[in-house]
Amino acid sequence: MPELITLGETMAVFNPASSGPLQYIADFKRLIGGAESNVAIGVSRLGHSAGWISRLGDDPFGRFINNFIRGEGVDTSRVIFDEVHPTGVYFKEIRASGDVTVYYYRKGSAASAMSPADLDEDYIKNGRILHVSGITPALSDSCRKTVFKAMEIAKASGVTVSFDPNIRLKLWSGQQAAGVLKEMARYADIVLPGIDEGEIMFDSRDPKAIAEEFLKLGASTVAVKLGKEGAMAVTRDEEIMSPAFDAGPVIDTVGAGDAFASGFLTGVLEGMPLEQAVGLANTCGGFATTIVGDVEGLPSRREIGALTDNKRLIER
Ligand SMILES: Nc1ncnc2c1ncn2[C@@H]1O[C@H](COP(=O)(O)OP(=O)(O)O)[C@@H](O)[C@H]1O
Ligand SMILES: O=C(O)C[C@@H](O)[C@H](O)C(=O)COP(=O)(O)O
Repeated sequence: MPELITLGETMAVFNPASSGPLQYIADFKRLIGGAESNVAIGVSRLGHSAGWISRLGDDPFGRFINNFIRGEGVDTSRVIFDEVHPTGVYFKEIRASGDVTVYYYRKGSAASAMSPADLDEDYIKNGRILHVSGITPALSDSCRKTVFKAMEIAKASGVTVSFDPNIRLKLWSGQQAAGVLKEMARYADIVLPGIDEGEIMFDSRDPKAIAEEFLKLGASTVAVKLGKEGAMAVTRDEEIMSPAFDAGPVIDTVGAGDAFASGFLTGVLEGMPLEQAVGLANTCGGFATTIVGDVEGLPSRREIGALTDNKRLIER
């Protein structure tokens, strides 16, 4: 059984071949993206077993996504192919500045038809960490019930619950999100919010204050992501400000938060001290920003070694 279990929607992503307004872009590269499978792939590349629970359409994109994720060594045995609903897709618009806007076509998708009956309790109970995000409850009522059920199962069996609020304002309002995500946070041992999410949920951009709010809700560890400033990790006994890792020019920031989560959770699986875990998280996050695509920039152990030891990879 995998050490890390994740649950959520993954879509076919259409990345523009060039920057500029989407209306005028004719050529795309087909990739995949989904917050939770991104984390599963990241953890798998760092050497740990990971599984991903979801629904995919019984269609070409569904098969492409399943094969891709399985090809990264992630267990997809609990993925259900839905014969009624299609796989979701989304398009990215990339501005010359590197800013990204996304356009979703995911309403009524297979993943949004997930229901609590889809969950294999033993699969979750036997994991070491369950990682969920605030995207899932925004997809549908049945998805909200499913993610809460998964957290209940994990909590009742002593599995660590990791939670990334991942607020998507294209799916629901900040007010709707804040209420549901505070409820989700009550189940979480580890919370990995971004600073904007902290502001939506607690009306503050102070990372320490945001972390304290999550600790009050019951978390034991909070790492607040601060973009190019790195991250602040807080527990009841420690507070660590960890600088960002400069891996080169920033090209595509989508997926950096998930890369951060995969580094942090790898640190947790390996029992690393907090400072080392958040350092690994920043290295993964920084690396991800230098490569186009949501998962393509998730580093392997070998790449991390080359970056942090300042060793050049021998390419030929
Ligand atoms: N410009 C950057 N330079 C270096 N690292 C970055 C940069 N932007 C993001 N990161 C890394 O990725 C992590 C997540 O990015 P951030 O934008 O804060 O999160 P999210 O995408 O979840 O909102 C950061 O904590 C940092 O480690
Ligand atoms: O919106 C989604 O469902 C997923 C995508 O936005 C993307 O794959 C993603 O989750 C990236 O998240 P980030 O790491 O917080 O940029």
